[in-house]
Amino acid sequence: MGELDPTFIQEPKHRPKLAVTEAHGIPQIDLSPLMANRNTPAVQDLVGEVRGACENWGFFEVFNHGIPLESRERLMSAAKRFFDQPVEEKRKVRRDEANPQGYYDTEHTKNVRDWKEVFDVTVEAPMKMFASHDPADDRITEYVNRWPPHPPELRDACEEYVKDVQQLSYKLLELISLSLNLPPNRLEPFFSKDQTSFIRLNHYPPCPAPDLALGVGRHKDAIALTILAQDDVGGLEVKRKGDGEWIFVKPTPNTFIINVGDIIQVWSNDRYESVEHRVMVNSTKERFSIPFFLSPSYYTVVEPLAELIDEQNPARYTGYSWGKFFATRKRSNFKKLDVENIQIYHFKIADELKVDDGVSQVENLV
Ligand SMILES: O=C(O)CCC(=O)C(=O)O
Ligand SMILES: [Fe+2]
Repeated sequence: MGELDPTFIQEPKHRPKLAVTEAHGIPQIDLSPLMANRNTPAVQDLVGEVRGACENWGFFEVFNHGIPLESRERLMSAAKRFFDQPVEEKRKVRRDEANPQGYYDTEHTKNVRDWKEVFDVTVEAPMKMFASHDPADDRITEYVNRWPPHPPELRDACEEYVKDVQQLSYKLLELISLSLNLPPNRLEPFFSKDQTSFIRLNHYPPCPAPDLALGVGRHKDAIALTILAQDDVGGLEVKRKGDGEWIFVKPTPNTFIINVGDIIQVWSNDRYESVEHRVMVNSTKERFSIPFFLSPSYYTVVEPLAELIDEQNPARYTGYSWGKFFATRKRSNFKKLDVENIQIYHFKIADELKVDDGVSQVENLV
């Protein structure tokens, strides 16, 4: 990506400390009890671990997750072959406002450019979405995946991986439902038809000034749940609840990083929180990561689940349309808007607004 032009430079208070804090990282959770009968004490312990991780961190790492290592490695190497091409080739599958799937290298988070390039692929193909952010406009559009001619295996590798990661997402939804004392299949129907989930291939090239720029600026994921595969380079940092310290997520081979997104925060009525994270870059090594962003249908109205609210715990959010939220965020990827981007705290019920001052809000969808 060459020189560091000023659009990449973070304000001093948001610059990374290159000496990283690794102590007591995010919880590591063994999913092997899920392979057996669901009613065993081991599964109950697992549900307890997931509850603790969601409450205390909003992030955790899973192993014995059931996804074949080959599936992930095949996609990582196809991604590398794709990004290795000259930029003119990659721009032939560039995303645009009408169909934001494909290649993109000018994403901004909070108006500062990210030191990365991405390639987005939807799970449903084509994927249905509202055509506009305007609440009065109910036209639907279809997003179509853009497949480059090179590398030829990219499409197959993406499609295979998506199948695997979707299965894992359903297991995680089950655990999260149980951890909120809900029936195991309570959340699945939001995703069983017309889900808007997608995977993103992220490439972070070596950066001449890793002390000034970030691969992705601080943000929270707007979707329900993220399942992230990262390579062995490292760079992801999570903002620790309580003291706000940035904690480095040390890469562990063949594990996935899971984080709660804004939608689970709202469904859980703030029992679980979508936590800020960011990505550091480095001057010598390129880095690859592949998040899967689990997202419901465009017609889902996101609101606190009825079972989790009562007189002592009134709903903290009014419902919002996921499709309109998504369309509004996508629009800001292409136009610099003067107004602040849409955020879940905009749907907070009145007296909560005093608590959340919106300081840690973001620009991008995820
Ligand atoms: O690359 C990573 O480790 C995380 C990327 C991320 O947070 C995102 O794409 O939303
Ligand atoms: Fe993220």
